Amino acid sequence: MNPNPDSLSGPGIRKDFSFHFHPARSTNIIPSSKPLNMSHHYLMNHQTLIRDAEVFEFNYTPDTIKYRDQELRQLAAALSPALQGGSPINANLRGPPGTGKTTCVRRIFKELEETMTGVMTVIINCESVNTPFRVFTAIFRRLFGYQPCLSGIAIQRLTDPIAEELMKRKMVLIVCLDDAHYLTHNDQLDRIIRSLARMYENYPGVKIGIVTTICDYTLCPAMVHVRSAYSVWQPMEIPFSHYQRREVRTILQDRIRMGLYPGVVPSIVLGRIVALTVKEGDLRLGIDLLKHAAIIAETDARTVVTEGDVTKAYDLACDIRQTNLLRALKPNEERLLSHIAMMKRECPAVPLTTGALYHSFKASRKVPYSSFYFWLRRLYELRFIDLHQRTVRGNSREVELRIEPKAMYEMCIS
Ligand SMILES: Nc1ncnc2c1ncn2[C@@H]1O[C@H](COP(=O)(O)OP(=O)(O)OP(=O)(O)O)[C@@H](O)[C@H]1O
Repeated sequence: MNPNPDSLSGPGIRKDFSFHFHPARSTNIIPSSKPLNMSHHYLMNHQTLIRDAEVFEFNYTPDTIKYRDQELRQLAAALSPALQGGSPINANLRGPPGTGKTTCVRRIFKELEETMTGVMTVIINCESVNTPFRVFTAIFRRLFGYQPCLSGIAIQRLTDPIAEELMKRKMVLIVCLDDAHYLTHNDQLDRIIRSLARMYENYPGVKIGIVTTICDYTLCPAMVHVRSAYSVWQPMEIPFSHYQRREVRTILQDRIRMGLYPGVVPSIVLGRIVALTVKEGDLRLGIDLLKHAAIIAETDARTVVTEGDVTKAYDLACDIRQTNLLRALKPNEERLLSHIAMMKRECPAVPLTTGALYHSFKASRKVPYSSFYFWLRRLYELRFIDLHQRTVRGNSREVELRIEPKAMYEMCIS
């Protein structure tokens, strides 16, 4: 909260500096006795439209998580045995990206830690912590407060001390594998869950709960990747769905209220941000657009965001996202993407089925269907393509590029 009452009435002027390097305020009188050091003025001395930048951070957890009451209750119920020192029920939060899965986990974990001394929670971002060894290293570090001075060792050399310490402290451990779909390659998720379960088998008093958040890709249900450990994991499934248009609007309105000064985002501009957010299906985009559009307006010395600012912010967000995602692709995945773009560019009106794509791709390079399918699924997970089931029978799907084929093709070959 900004304690300054003036700040509540409109775009804020930082009060700690009295002069503004700002075209709209060029009439400010600069005292002549002191030479002005302009280097101070770029960052510290300008008008800002942002009241609280924190609320636009991706890991910001709002006090009220709207429209997720049922999911929060389900997760709380699954983990509640930990309040009596018992083993929590495992839970799998499944749904499209940006639908609040991690936010709900953070919220319940915070409440658990604040309420109970005998519960330790750890959230592991599986996009960056993406091997079983790294996952157990992260758990070890959280528990002991320092990095294990071991590398290239059997995982059991980490799980044993973790289990012993939990027993000694009589502590329940709850691990969240956030975005666990990043661990589906080479049965990694299966191995992690098996190792956690084995801790319980080897040290019968140990109590561990596993929460996973998984992006909902109808092609790869979680149990496909947790084949051998599924019987010990058996999570409570908590589905998350896309927010409705009016829900997106309310959530973004709340962010505006907390993060920007009143009047900065007119209703019509918010409508455009909501439309783009609903189209992309990820709340993160809306939050990002609010922040960047405000910065663009601010840089342009305006106190109100325009639709043009939103378009610029959107183009920028798309460019950054695509560049980052392309960088994350492995060579074979990139080749397949470029092949799809080429086929779509050559015959834009012809629906491209997964079967036709496989035959065409296979003609240029020998590749087993399982690998092709894995790469295709990655492209789907990273949202380069959509896969639509057009017929009631059979597994064939229609492949659609989410980006204009010519632009995509050029990006791939550049
Ligand atoms: N109900 C909500 N109310 C307010 N903010 C929300 C809500 N749901 C999500 N958010 C915000 O949207 C952003 C994305 O949410 P979150 O990271 O929880 O999504 P996710 O489903 O875990 O996405 P992914 O699967 O891609 O990791 C966060 O900034 C979060 O604060």
